[in-house]
Amino acid sequence: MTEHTTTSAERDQRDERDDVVDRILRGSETRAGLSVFTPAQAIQTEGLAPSRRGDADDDHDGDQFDLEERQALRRVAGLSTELEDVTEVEYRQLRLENVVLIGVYSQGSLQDAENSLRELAALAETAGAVVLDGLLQRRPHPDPSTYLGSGKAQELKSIVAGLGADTVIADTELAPSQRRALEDVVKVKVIDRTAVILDIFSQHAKSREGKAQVELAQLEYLLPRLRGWGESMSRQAGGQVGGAGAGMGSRGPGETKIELDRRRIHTRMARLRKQIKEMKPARDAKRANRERNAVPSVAIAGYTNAGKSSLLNRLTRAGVLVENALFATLDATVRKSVTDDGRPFTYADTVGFVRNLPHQLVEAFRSTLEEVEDSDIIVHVVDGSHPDPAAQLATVRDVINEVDGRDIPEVVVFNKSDLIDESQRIVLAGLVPDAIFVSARTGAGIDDLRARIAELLPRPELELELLVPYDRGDVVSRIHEIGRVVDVEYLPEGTRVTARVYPHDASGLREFAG
Ligand SMILES: Nc1nc2c(ncn2[C@@H]2O[C@H](COP(=O)(O)OP(=O)(O)OP(=O)(O)O)[C@@H](O)[C@H]2O)c(=O)[nH]1
Ligand SMILES: [Mg+2]
Repeated sequence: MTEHTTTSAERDQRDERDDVVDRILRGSETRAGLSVFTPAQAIQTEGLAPSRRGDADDDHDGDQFDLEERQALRRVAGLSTELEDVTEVEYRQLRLENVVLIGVYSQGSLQDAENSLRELAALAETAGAVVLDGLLQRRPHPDPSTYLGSGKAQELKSIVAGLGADTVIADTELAPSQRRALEDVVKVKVIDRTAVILDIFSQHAKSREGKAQVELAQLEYLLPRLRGWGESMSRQAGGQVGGAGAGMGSRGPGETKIELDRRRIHTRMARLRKQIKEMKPARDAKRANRERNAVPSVAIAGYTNAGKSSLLNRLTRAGVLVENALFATLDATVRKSVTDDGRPFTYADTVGFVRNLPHQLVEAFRSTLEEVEDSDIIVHVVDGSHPDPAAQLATVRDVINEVDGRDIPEVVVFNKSDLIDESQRIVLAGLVPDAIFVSARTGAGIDDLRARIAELLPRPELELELLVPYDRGDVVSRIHEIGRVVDVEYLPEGTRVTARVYPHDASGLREFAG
């Protein structure tokens, strides 16, 4: 499209192609999603590197502010990412967005706000961004028009310009008007925590249902923000949102275009809802199957990045994706296992929990938690090295109660014990006295955990003596699968099997009673 005389039809076509709505509607195939970030990059294994600019050499707050003022807008140390060498710098500049995080906290909630901002930093890095700085303002409530107060918004503007950031991320969900107003002040793209989580979810969802749920959530989020997207895209000289040229044809989209987009989104959402409804029977059938076999199940639940998948790997030596990224696991994984005394059961890995889960995503999230609802035991994994394990515990327990998991026996596991010292251990043990300390990394405590699980699992209680003809090898292997074989004897007329099984499995074996 090099000619100047582009026909309006051609321009419309191009608009269609570069349009954010289109990209999301196509999202399930391309994973473009909201694409606030480029695809996730390697996350630093050491977590967040120390701040390049600590509080001490912070020259932005300078002499012009009194102490009170300085504390009102404070930097959160340890948030920025240290770039390791020149090649890495170039690589990142090419592919990543540079972000500044902002949050608002009220009197007395500073610690909580800092932890929340740290989590936002981890989320942003998981989505593929580089976190340059984090700022918190103390005020009773976020400003209704610009989130930060107007003076602080101006300061943010100069910080963003000074650091060369191209995106600001707010730690709470912004109203569409707040986002626009703040963008007008700071002159770079402003997004919120919800957009980041949606982006990560869209990069990671694997199953058809998971993808459909995430796309639905994205569209729901996008709908009231339509106009804003057009504006911010046309303002971006580099066209970072939509790729090269996105701003040209789409500047100030007319009312008709927005109406059109809205209608297309509504149509698509209706289709997705229908699809999701249709997928439910398949999921229920799968679950019913499991229930019929009635192999007891252990759900591994917990906060995101607590080490659930690593623990599952350790417990079963299964190859489950482990990543130092939030939400590495978005679809439930089920693995078979067996207790030391031969009782079969399954482990289910689950999606990580996170605070302030966008309400659009609660449904998507819950559909993966049915594993938890149906389980016989919940292994609740907590990152013992996290700054606020009590908050993680509470968030996870709240949701478990909501999805009807409250009567299921819970084993609290403090993971990453290789990273905690004796005094931390004492604090954690005070929090949950019968918790088990493990390290999925070193294997410490894993045997204790296995023993506790074996103890809590229901025991097959009926002992059967069966005589299975030699041409029914399938029955013998089924007995091994559903129960515990006590004795096997090979007789001329067939295999004599003595086994303990669950009562509801006994009826299917009656014809072999010997
Ligand atoms: N030091 C240490 N690191 C661990 C341990 N267990 C897990 N990790 C690390 O913690 C990070 C997260 O582990 P995952 O197993 O992916 O965590 P998860 O809970 O499944 O996370 P999501 O699926 O993203 O919710 C990875 O970098 C692991 O290597 C441990 O016992 N010690
Ligand atoms: Mg995982």
